[in-house]
Amino acid sequence: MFSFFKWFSKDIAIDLGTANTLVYARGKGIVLNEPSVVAIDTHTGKPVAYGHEAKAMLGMTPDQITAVRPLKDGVIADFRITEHLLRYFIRKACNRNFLVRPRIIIAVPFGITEVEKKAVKDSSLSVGACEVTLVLEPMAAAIGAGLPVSEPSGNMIVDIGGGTTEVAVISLAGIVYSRSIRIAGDEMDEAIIQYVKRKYNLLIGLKTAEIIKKTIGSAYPLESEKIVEVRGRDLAGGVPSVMKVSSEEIRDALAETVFAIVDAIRVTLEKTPPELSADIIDRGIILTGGSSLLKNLDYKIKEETGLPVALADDPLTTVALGVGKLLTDTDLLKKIAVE
Ligand SMILES: Nc1ncnc2c1ncn2[C@@H]1O[C@H](COP(=O)(O)OP(=O)(O)OP(=O)(O)O)[C@@H](O)[C@H]1O
Repeated sequence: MFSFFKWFSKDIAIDLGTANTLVYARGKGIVLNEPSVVAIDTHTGKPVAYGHEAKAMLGMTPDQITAVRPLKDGVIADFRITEHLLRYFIRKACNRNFLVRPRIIIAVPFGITEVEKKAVKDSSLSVGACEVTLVLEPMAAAIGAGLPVSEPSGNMIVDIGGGTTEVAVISLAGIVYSRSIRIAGDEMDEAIIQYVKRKYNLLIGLKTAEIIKKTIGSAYPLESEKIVEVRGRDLAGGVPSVMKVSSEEIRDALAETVFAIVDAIRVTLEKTPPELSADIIDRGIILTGGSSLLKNLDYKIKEETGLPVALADDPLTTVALGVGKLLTDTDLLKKIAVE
């Protein structure tokens, strides 16, 4: 029978991340890439801005508006606002055409609960999807990084995002072992805020901390160390103040977080079946996720594990490319879809 909806349907794949959400449209590639942030009017409870526009409001909003990230530590902290966010992304990807009912594949964190799975599915269906399939982020990341996930060989992928670090060993289209810790980029930003507060009595915002991390943050000594000016509020005098902070200091601030990430990798290696370990010795570890871009983190992991370590081509888009590939590989999608 001729299906009206099928005829109009426009398949999309979504990487629903703690920090960023990306949408991949079939035949087009990545069409949206925006922060997972919603600005809410606290009087009416209604959203007033999404994505880039809402992120620009973080820490700068008047009392009546609050900018929130509905996903925290890799899980859904606020279902209602997550639904608003999904609606925004799905509608925008479909050019706000209400007749379009896409088939959607969504990458979700490995540690997602049954209730959260249902919430993501229900939200997507309620905003117009005709079918929703969930896949796990580490698997999508491995596919996006071009690893031979269906082969009987061990592949290790480490996805270091905003809220979570997920370490997974994949073989025969299954996750053989995975470890997920709620420590990643957000924790690094928080560590920088605490360090600057403790050492300089200077209060800085999350956005400033993230900029410091991206410009001079590192996990291992840099060839040439750097210094940046940091602006914030002096906690003693209560006035705006400027301080100079070095890359060595920021490395100190990040040391604990980096240690936790390395430790998660080490524990996963210890739990990996020996046959697959042998493959990992040959193939090494693939890093992905935005926080894998922390300077010299690959080098640090290589030194600590003694294994070859490589960064995926574009760590911020690997998961989206992986779910995007699944739009046209239904056989693989069937094997890896989560119930
Ligand atoms: N050059 C960089 N150096 C260090 N960190 C970076 C860099 N670029 C981006 N990041 C960090 O990467 C994180 C976002 O990564 P990504 O978009 O992969 O996360 P996500 O998929 O939204 O999160 P999750 O996987 O936890 O759900 C942020 O914490 C951001 O600050």
